[in-house]
Amino acid sequence: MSDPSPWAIEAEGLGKKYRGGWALRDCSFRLPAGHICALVGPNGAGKSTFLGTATRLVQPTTGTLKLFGVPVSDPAVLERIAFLAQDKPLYPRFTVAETLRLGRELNPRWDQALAERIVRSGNVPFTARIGTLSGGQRTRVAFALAFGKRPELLLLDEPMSDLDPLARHELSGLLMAEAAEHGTTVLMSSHMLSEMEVMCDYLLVLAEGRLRMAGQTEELVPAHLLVTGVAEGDDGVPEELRRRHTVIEARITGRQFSALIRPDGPVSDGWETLAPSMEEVLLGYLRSPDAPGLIADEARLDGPGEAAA
Ligand SMILES: Nc1ncnc2c1ncn2[C@@H]1O[C@H](COP(=O)(O)OP(=O)(O)OP(=O)(O)O)[C@@H](O)[C@H]1O
Repeated sequence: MSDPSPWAIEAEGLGKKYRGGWALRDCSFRLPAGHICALVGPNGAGKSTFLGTATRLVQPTTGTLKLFGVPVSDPAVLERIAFLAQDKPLYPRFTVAETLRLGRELNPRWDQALAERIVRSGNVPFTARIGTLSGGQRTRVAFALAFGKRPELLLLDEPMSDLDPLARHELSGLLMAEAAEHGTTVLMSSHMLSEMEVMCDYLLVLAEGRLRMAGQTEELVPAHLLVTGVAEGDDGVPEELRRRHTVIEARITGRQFSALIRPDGPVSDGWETLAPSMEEVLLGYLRSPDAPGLIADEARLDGPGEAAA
């Protein structure tokens, strides 16, 4: 268990083609261990497909994927990961207690106390059958199974979508505390951008199957500015702005333009600038799938630290 690889995930040229076309295409990045990473993208962007390749449910058409330096094709990898699928598949005829017992018997590092705590704090009866639980209660049991496994990498596909706000708050707090205490790497797909902003310190953005952004939020978000000013030129966006900087998204309202840019130097005094939130940056990229992507050096396969990997 003393794998020296500092990278929880390394994807190289990863792609998946279905009859309808590419769900994931030429996806190359690495995720350093110990981060809580948001996997963001519009519907159909390829998020579940990527998570499927990491859990061996989806066989890639191209490329390779390693978890902690071990090819995902090696069954030994399965012990180190837990996956909470979007539809939270559980046996409906099992009781909650039987479900946790299954978790205990299947997983050598099982933490029964933690799994029970998660179930108990939602007042879910241990004697209830899974099939009789509400959607949110089932999600809580699925969380208990995933956490109880004490994985090194926790993969979550839209985990919070059917939880009420209190349960979301509680389980996201638990997720952050567990990750901090045990150094667990978390990769979580979600459409809830403001929640991701609070929880995540790493970002992967997919659009139309391609990787658009990857890196630490504290590096990616400050690389952007919101700029507003008087509209000019053919489409309202000043020529100088386009020439000097990378414009991700621009909008015209009356005689004003507002733009999300990646500045390539000082921005003209004639315009107002504001630091965007993570949500504003993500929305800009999600609305502009053709804008130039941004992969931080650290997230590149040939980035710094490669010699140590
Ligand atoms: N088993 C499959 N067979 C054929 N096409 C598929 C299959 N699974 C996914 N796709 C297609 O691949 C693309 C990516 O789907 P995927 O489920 O990975 O997107 P997603 O980002 O998870 O979307 P959402 O946010 O809606 O869950 C979509 O166009 C989808 O229709």
